[in-house]
Parts: sequence; C-alpha cells; structure tokens
Amino acid sequence: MQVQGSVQEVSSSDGCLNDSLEDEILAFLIDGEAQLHTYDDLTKVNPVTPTTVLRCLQARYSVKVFYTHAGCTLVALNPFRPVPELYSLDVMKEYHNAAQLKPHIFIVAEEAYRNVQGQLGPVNQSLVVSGESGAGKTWTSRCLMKYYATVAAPSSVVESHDTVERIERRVLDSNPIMEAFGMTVGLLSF
Ligand SMILES: Nc1ncnc2c1ncn2[C@@H]1O[C@H](COP(=O)(O)OP(=O)(O)OP(=O)(O)O)[C@@H](O)[C@H]1O
Repeated sequence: MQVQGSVQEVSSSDGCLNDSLEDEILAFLIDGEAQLHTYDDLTKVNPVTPTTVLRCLQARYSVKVFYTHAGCTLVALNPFRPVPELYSLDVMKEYHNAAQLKPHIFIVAEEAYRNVQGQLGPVNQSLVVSGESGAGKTWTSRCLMKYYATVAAPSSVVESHDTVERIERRVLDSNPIMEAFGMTVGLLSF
C-alpha cells in the first residue's frame, strides 16, 4: 500500500488559518521527524490532517510497523511481503495473555473475544474489515479466524488446525456473496 502526503496539499479559504495550520504541520513534520514512527495511535497526532496522519503511517511503514491505532479503529498497512514473525502461535498467545501490547490485529481480536466471554453474559460482537481492493481484507479475516480457532480450541493441535481450516473456509466462501452486492467490506459477527 502506498502512503503519500505533502504539505502542499493543505488548503483553506481563510488565509490566516491556513498559514498557522501550515506552520503547525511543518513544525510537526520537520521538528518531530525522528518521532513520526512512534505514534502508535493516530488520535495523538497534532495537528490531525491527512498530511500528518499519512506521514506518520509512512514513517511506521518504513520501520516495518504495519499496525496503528486510530482510537477504537485499527489501521493495517499491507506489507506486500510475508511477515511470519507477526502472526506466529507465540505472538497469538502473547496477545491472548497480555494486556498492553503494540498495535496489532490480535488486539482487536482479543478485545472482541473477551467481550463475548464477558462475566455478565456474552455480548454479540462484529468486526468490520474495510479497505480498497488489495488492501488486505481477506488476509485480515484469515488472521482473525486463525486467532479465534487458536485461542478458543487450544487443547488439541489437530482439532484446532481443522477448526481453523473449517472456519476460514466458511468466511472466505461468503466473500463472493458480499462482493456480488458490491460490498468491499468484510464483516465477521459472532
Ligand atoms: N498482513 C499481511 N502480510 C502479508 N501479506 C499480506 C498482508 N495483508 C495482505 N497481504 C497480501 O496482499 C495481497 C492482497 O490481500 P487481500 O487479498 O487480503 O486483499 P483484499 O482487500 O481482500 O482484496 P480484494 O478486495 O480485491 O479481495 C495478498 O497477496 C495478501 O497475501
């Protein structure tokens, strides 16, 4: 996925406002250039503009960080290459057992899983995976399915593997139906 942004893109009908916003953007981008990749939540970016947000994502991408929070939403960048160390069984277990970890699709997965297993009774959950064609929606849906099959059925490796395959296939089989209705959104509900 290409992430591009430039300060020249900022425009406003109010000249003064425009100037001061441009100054703020420049200060953020130039003075804080070395820190751009450290913004793990885009709501902390200030000023929040397409330019600043895209530059942060670009900076994170360049240091091989592909997930960033945006409040309760997670932004996933397609690495366009295998990154097996991000999706291993150990990483799944880590996210299943720990509370505060780096942004990852498994954080979203775990939060929904915990809500379903809520102490006061299960709460139905939906995960919406959206993005342009090729953004990685199918990949992300697979990751979610693998995660749930792994954390929910860990007792037998064989059984767990079968479950993963079966659930994964069901979700992927539903894609043509969604696409027939022109939906570019993957929706997982449970
Ligand atoms: N996190 C990732 N790590 C490695 N490869 C990825 C990742 N996300 C996506 N890809 C790869 O990028 C390509 C496109 O991803 P995918 O098919 O999931 O996109 P999509 O959004 O479902 O596209 P479409 O809407 O056209 O069906 C695939 O080859 C996929 O393996």
